[in-house]
Amino acid sequence: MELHIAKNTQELSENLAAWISNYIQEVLQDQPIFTWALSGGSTPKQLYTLLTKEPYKLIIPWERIHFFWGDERAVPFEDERNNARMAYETLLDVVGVPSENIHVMRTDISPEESAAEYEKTLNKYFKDSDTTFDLVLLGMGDDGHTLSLFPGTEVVHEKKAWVKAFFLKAQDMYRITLTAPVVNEAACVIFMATGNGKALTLKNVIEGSFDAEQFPSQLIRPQDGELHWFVDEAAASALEM
Ligand SMILES: O=C1O[C@H](COP(=O)(O)O)[C@@H](O)[C@H](O)[C@H]1O
Repeated sequence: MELHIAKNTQELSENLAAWISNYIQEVLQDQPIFTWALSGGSTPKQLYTLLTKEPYKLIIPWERIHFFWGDERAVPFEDERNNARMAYETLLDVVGVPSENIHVMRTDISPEESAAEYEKTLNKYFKDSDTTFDLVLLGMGDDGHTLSLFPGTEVVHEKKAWVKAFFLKAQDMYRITLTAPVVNEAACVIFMATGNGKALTLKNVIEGSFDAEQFPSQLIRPQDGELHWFVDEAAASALEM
């Protein structure tokens, strides 16, 4: 695991935009397309916006990137809590990614149907390869959740399915999410975490003993891929390392 600490969210987003841009260009020297699972939540908004500006807007070959999502809140696309909507508004529509490259977790059908459909889509892309996504970008909630893997939910125990839907009682909402098994087969996983509110949780996730029931972010341990944490000083403030 590699830890990258920045002063604040702005610096973190700038560092990460440069890192991701280099990584995409490197990977695309050896293969025709790049597959990227996006994170929802508030943390990546600044990063997405930066990627729509120069130099990234020009140097990233957007038409060769295929976009997926790590998780979705089962609310209509028009609802501002919808993770896909946020990525469209801040990134995808702005740089003009072709619609056939974008794979949303649908919320206009039942969550179970949507999860089954997504699993089929992922199978088409990754069934015959050693790894899954080239990049999975993740956030971590103050409670230690990542994707829609929340503390104390059944889905944290999933060992086989790549995509699951379930009702999250605490939020009175269905969620659709990738599971740890498919993310752990990615070539590269990047977590972003910022702010004091995440400091203790981050310490527990990175330095504490393994307790995925309480801190589901600990489930993310790529088998052969890279794992990076991009955090700001506030989030890193409780770490001993
Ligand atoms: O509910 C969610 O939360 C996490 C973390 O969000 P953040 O606002 O603390 O950045 C996010 O990664 C996930 O996609 C989202 O559905």
